[in-house]
Amino acid sequence: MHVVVPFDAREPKTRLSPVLDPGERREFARVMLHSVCSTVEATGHEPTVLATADPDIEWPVRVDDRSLSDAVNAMLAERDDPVAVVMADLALATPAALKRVFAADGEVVLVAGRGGGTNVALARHPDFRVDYHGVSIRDHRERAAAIGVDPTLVDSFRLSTDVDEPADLAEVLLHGQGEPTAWLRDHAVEVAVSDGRVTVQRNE
Ligand SMILES: Nc1nc2c(ncn2[C@@H]2O[C@H](COP(=O)(O)OP(=O)(O)OP(=O)(O)O)[C@@H](O)[C@H]2O)c(=O)[nH]1
Ligand SMILES: C[C@H](OP(=O)(O)O)C(=O)O
Repeated sequence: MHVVVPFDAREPKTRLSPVLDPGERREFARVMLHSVCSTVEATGHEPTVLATADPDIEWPVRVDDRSLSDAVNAMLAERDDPVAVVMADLALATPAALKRVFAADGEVVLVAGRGGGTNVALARHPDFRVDYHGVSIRDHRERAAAIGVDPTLVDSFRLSTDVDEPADLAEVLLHGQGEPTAWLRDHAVEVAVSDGRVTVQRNE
């Protein structure tokens, strides 16, 4: 199996702008990328970073500046082995959680992201193609059905929590133990409650 971690370093994590400035967002995105790649490696697979520009990281990199879906689909089209696409913003991912996905039966295995996204997609069927953004989990279920596959949905809090919005940072602070959680603590990002909802604030 080939494990791909898409990464766009150009202007990452814009939705975190209420909490992190552009330089911090770039740094934090890279910390999450490093954490996800280490986690993939701990499952026994070497990740390939599919990046819009070379992120200068210790794992193999494939540079492709096309759209996310086009870049992933090019990879799916050229490989004969199963391909797992693991997003680079899964700050709570653990080897055990990923192993459960990689071991799940089915020609298409999906982990939904909060808000309609697809955080992990494992394609064992040669005709499966991705269509990210929008309600991609629904689109991926429909695409699987269109090629005659009943997709396997893996339910995982750790893998469904992608870091898009400030409230997601609270989940990383509450439930994480890795590099992204340490980075947030070092940068004085703290759990807070606003209008009865858990979110974060800067304590500086
Ligand atoms: N290779 C590649 N990866 C991408 C691209 N766009 C997003 N990604 C990666 O796909 C994953 C999900 O990205 P998003 O959360 O949708 O976007 P983001 O740019 O990280 O964040 P926002 O600016 O807040 O939308 C992350 O791992 C991104 O680094 C792209 O055009 N090419
Ligand atoms: C790439 C996109 O990520 P989101 O913006 O939903 O986190 C998706 O999963 O379709």
